[in-house]
Amino acid sequence: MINIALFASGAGSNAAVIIKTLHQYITPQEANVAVIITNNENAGVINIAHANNIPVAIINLKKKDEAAQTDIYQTVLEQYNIDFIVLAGYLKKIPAAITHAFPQQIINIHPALLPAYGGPGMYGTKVHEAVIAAGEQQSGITIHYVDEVYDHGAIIFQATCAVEATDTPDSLAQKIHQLEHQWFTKTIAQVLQSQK
Ligand SMILES: Nc1nc2c(c(=O)[nH]1)N[C@@H](CN(C=O)c1ccc(C(=O)N[C@@H](CCC(=O)O)C(=O)O)cc1)CN2
Ligand SMILES: NCC(=O)N[C@@H]1O[C@H](COP(=O)([O-])[O-])[C@@H](O)[C@H]1O
Repeated sequence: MINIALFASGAGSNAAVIIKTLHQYITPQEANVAVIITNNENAGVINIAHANNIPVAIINLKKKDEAAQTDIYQTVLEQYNIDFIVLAGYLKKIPAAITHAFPQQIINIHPALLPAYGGPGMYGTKVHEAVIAAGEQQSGITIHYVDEVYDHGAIIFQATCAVEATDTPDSLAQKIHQLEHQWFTKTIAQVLQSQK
């Protein structure tokens, strides 16, 4: 059975949908969400974990160098015997030692059409603000494998939405969330089944 760790730093709407719908695509005997891991003690995703009786690990990365952060990740991933990692709105860089230890076993969702609008500083509403400021007529989501560089790993899936002249960062975020909630779980299951 594949033990999945969901990483999130904020509200956790993607985590909630994954927890709710994963077993429409893959059986509990094949894969399960074993733990929700967050760097933010105030993250809304903690309440989602509690509501679904899923263990929560709050990791403190503040003022720690990469080696110390790597130890923290390794310890929690070993504690829950994790085989596969899903980044669902996680705002910290996964250290290279961890990405190398989990080849093609870490995936991320990004709220734009990579390679555009990715990299350091490109997260949350900042992405939508940049897309609108650039006058883009479409945006979308990218699900990709995670390597040691932000938003650089091989692209697995993309879906698009229109950006209207009347769109604000909030209205665009809503469109993006709808795409994420429609496609992320299905894509996770397809990746897991492709690796059997
Ligand atoms: N090794 C990797 N780690 C992570 C990746 C990745 O591709 N490789 N993806 C990110 C998710 N992400 C975009 O999809 C992303 C998240 C956060 C940032 C960012 O600039 N973060 C800030 C800190 C923000 C904060 O603490 O509030 C920063 O690093 O200065 C960029 C992209 C998850 N991890
Ligand atoms: N670059 C990373 C990034 O911006 N990720 C984005 O954070 C949001 C988390 O929402 P959620 O907490 O409601 O799932 C999602 O839109 C996700 O694509």
